[in-house]
Amino acid sequence: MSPTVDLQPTASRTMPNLRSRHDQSLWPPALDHPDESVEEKARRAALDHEARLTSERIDKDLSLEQSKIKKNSTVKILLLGQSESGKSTTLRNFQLSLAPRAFQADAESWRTVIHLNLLISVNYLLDILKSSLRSDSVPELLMPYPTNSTPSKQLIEREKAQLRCLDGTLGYPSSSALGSGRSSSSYSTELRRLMLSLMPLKSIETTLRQRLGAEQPPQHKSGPSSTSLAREAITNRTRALTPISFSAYKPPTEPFVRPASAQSHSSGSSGSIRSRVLGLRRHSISSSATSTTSSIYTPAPVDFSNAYGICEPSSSAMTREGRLARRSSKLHSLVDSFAVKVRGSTGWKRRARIPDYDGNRALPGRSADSEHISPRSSFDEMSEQDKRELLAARQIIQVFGEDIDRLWRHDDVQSLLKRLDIRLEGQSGFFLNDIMRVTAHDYVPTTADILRARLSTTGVEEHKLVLESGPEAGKEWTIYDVGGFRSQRAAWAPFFDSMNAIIFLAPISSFDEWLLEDPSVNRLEDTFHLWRTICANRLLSSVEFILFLNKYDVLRAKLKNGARFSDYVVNYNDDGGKLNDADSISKYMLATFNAAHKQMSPKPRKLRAYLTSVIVSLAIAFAEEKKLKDLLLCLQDSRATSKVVHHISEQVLIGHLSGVSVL
Ligand SMILES: Nc1nc2c(ncn2[C@@H]2O[C@H](COP(=O)(O)OP(=O)(O)OP(=O)(O)O)[C@@H](O)[C@H]2O)c(=O)[nH]1
Ligand SMILES: [Mg+2]
Repeated sequence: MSPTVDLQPTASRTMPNLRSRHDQSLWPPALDHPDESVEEKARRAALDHEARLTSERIDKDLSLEQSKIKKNSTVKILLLGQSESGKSTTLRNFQLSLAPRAFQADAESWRTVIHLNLLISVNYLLDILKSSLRSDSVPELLMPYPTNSTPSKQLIEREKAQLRCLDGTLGYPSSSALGSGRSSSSYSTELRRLMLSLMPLKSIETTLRQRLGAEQPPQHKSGPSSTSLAREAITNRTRALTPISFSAYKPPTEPFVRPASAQSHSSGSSGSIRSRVLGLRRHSISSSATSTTSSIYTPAPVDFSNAYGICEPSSSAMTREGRLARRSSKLHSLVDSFAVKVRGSTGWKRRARIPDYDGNRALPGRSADSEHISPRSSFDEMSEQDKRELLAARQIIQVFGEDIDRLWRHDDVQSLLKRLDIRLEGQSGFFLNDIMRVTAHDYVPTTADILRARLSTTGVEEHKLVLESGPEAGKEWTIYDVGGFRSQRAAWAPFFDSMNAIIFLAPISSFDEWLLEDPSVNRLEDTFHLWRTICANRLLSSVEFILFLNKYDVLRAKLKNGARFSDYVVNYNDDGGKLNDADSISKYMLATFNAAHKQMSPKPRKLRAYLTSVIVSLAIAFAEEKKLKDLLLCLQDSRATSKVVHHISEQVLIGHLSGVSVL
């Protein structure tokens, strides 16, 4: 029996004509058919031809179908993590890598954010200085403008000139609330002049917040002013420095984070903080983490925002409990003053840019590219009044640049901050060391500036990226960036469906920081529980998981400044052979997060982990744990982040395409 070509569709086909072990017939079939008649040969050729045509038609249909699927399907990535973990910064890294022209086109809008970040720091400094005075009357008496209006440039100039004439003649109350500090009357004439001169910056901050559609800080809403909050922080400092004695210590059962103390106090705020650290809070978190699979944390009633840099006091007399109490009161007092909460969907980028404006030069015309990136219609939506207001604010900031710089560098300011243990350099959106550059007339934010700028995300933002190069150019990616505060986490779950990948940001430097929403909870502990909860979620069981152990640069800086990881993380014992260095700690964190992923995942799933410092464009991949040391050397490679982003993009794309049967 000679084998025949089987043209039946696969479904109706019985068995292919494979030769069985006992089949003696020839296989593969001979190409020549010597016994064939001419008619048979023609019939066979016709059949072959028809078969070829059918096969080609099927191939064509398939490829059309595939390209249709490819075109219509969009890659979806969800960024998750606690607040300040670096989600929005990672999003900016993706934009920079995949759609660089669109990223650059937004630089002009980021200038407004960076100016606002700067003003928040300056106004905070001014509040701190004012709060170190005993009198309540000084700030309001000298406030030259109502807070809800923008002073014109001429007004500011006139006011500055007047203040210069007054230089040294205005008296201040004579003593400091700190007791140990200098009296305010001993503030130099220069400092007093600067304090007066810079007061209009409060109203400029208000203007920029309005432009961005950001929430106003507490002093503009009901509630305490930032001045009174700053004063409260100073008073709290004195209170918290009182040592609290305790003796017993009970190690926690959770893998992470040593509690402040195990000794219970019968009353008082520090006692309640301690009991929550040891029991209630910890349990409510861990039980929700293990038992809930489809939903995450119940929103907490309190929503605080941005942290500000506080360094640990050097005083050995101060207990951990005292430091915790102090830190919590400070954070609660001042956190809202630093917040810039903007909803991405409200079009802040459009409102934050001046039409036809590039580094303070009106553009004569736009290139085809920029026209493509930012259509003129979106520029023109800004009213003349809005343009003038934003332009005036920029000019005023520029005029004040030198004075801001002098204030920041002033010895009295630096020593006051030191006395209060406030380290603004650690604050997100810190630009005080770049004042002259960022306030310059022709300032255009650099990539590094944009990555360092701070805007707190509210709700869930959807960002569409159109790939600008590579084989997938023109393809659209959707990246979802979420607000990381506890009160916002309930909004994440509806987005768990239909994601191609989750990127989870775990800030490994947060081992000595506490949640703003609940100062009794360590931030690393919160991240770890959040990670376990996300890993356990069944909706995400088939989604590609990518872990960024982020803020490696901050971890290194903290350890260099003397922080001890094992003081906070129970299972990490540096006396028992584990070193207090960033490499060893990173390895430990990787192993811990890896183990939690394995343990909590509903079904086995691959995990890609990266050690990152997304702010400084540094990132490396944990290819293999044992190669960590070599990989760490790569940290100096500033192109590493884009490499990681590209690597992830490729992997996500491959996963996505195979998911839609294209590969
Ligand atoms: N030094 C350093 N700073 C970082 C790093 N990643 C993020 N930051 C900074 O940390 C701040 C917070 O980062 P975001 O990306 O806004 O944090 P987020 O997770 O989006 O925070 P929410 O929007 O509040 O949920 C920003 O000022 C960043 O510039 C990092 O790796 N190193
Ligand atoms: Mg964000």
